[in-house]
Amino acid sequence: MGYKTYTCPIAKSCGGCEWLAVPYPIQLRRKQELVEGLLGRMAREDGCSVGAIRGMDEPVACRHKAATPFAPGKGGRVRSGFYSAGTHRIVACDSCLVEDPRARGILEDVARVAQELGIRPYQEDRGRGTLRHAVVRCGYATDDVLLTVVANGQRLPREDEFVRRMARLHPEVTSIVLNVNQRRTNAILGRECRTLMGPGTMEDALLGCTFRIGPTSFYQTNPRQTEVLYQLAVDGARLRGGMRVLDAYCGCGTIGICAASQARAAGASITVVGVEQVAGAVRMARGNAKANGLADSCEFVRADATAYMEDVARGRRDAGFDVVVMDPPRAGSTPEFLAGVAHLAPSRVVYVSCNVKTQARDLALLRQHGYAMESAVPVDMFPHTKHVESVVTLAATRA
Ligand SMILES: C[S@@+](CC[C@H](N)C(=O)[O-])C[C@H]1O[C@@H](n2cnc3c(N)ncnc32)[C@H](O)[C@@H]1O
Repeated sequence: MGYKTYTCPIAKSCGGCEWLAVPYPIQLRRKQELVEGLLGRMAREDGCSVGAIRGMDEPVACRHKAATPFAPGKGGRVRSGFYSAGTHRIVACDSCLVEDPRARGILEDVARVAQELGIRPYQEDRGRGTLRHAVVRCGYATDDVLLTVVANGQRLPREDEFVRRMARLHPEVTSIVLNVNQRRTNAILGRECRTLMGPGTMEDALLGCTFRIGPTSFYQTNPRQTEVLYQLAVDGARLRGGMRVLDAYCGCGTIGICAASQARAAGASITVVGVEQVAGAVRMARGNAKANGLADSCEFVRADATAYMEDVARGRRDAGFDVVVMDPPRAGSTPEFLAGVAHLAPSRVVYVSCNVKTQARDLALLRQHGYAMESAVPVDMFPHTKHVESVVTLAATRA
C-alpha cells in the first residue's frame, strides 16, 4: 500500500471523514494502536495478543447507506446534502467518496422532485413542513435499491406523482417507503412505515446467505468488511454439530444465520437463538432464517438482551448454550447481561463491538466471571474516521 490520500471537495465542511487527509495505512496503524491500548494488556495477561487490523484494499464506495436532511433554501428551493460538522447547516454534495455511487444522485433528485411538486421541506426550528430526510440503501451483492423518504406527516403532498417521477428518473430504485416521523427529535427515522412502491425492503447477501432488510432495521454499513467481521465471529465460535448458539443483539439475524449456514455446509447442524429488541428486525430475522432454509434451527426472540438473560437465570427460558455471540450497540452491554453469560457458562464467548472502549469495560467483567481472551482482531469498517470495530473471542477457564 502506498501513501495515497483521497480528496473530497467538501471534506472540511462536511466533517464526515475526519481522517481523509491521513494516508490509509496510517489510519490503520492508528486504529491498531487504539485497540492495542485498550485491549493489549488484558490480551497479554491471558496469553494472546491483538491481531493485525483487517483493512480494505480500496477504502472507497464502501457504505451501502446514504442519507440527507432537507431544509428550505432561497426562492422555494429544497436544499439537501450533509450537515456541516457539529451544526445543522446543510452543505450541498453531489457525490461522496465513501458511499455507494448509486445513492447520492437519488437523494438529490428527491430534493429536486419535491421542489417541482411543491412538497415543503421541514423547518427544524418551527416543526413545520413535510419533507425531513431521505435514506438510500443499496444492495452489495444485489441490485436492490431501497429509498426511504421521512415525512413529518402520514402522507406526502402529491405522493403518487412523487413516486411516479422518482421511479421514472431512477429505474434502479426497487422500493420506495414513506417513514413517518412527527417528533421534534434529531433521530432520522420514526417507527411507522408505509410502502409506496415495491416490496418495502431490500435484499442483500453476505457469506452466501440472503438477507431481507427493512427501512428501520440495523444492517452493518460496510458490507465488504461485514463479511470479514462475520467470518472472524463464526471462526471464533468453533462450531461443532449439536451446539446451541445464543446470538445476542442479533439485528436481522445475520451473524447467527451465517453461522448456522456454515455449520450446515460443513455437515454439522447447530441451533441458534437470536435476541433483539426491535420488533421489525425480529420479523426480518425470522423471514431470513426461512429464506435460507434454516427456520427449523434458528429461532428469534423479541426481548431486551438483559431481560432475556435474567429470565434464563430464573429458569423461565432454556439455558444450555455452548456459545454466546454478542454484538451490542456502542454503549456496550450491561453488568447484568454479563453476569447472565457467566450463569449460562458457555464454553466460548464471541464479542463483536463497534466501540472498543465499552468492549474493554465489558471484557474486564467477563474475565472476572471466569473467561480468558483467546484472540482480538480489529476490523476497519469505517475508513477515514476514527471508528474501529473489533472481534474478541474468549474461552471459559473453568471446566
Ligand atoms: C451493533 S447492532 C448489531 C446487529 C447485528 N448483530 C448485525 O451485525 O447486524 C446492535 C443491535 O442490538 C439491538 N439492541 C440494542 N439494544 C438492545 C437491547 N437492550 N436488547 C436487545 N437488542 C438490543 C439493536 O436494535 C441492534 O439491532
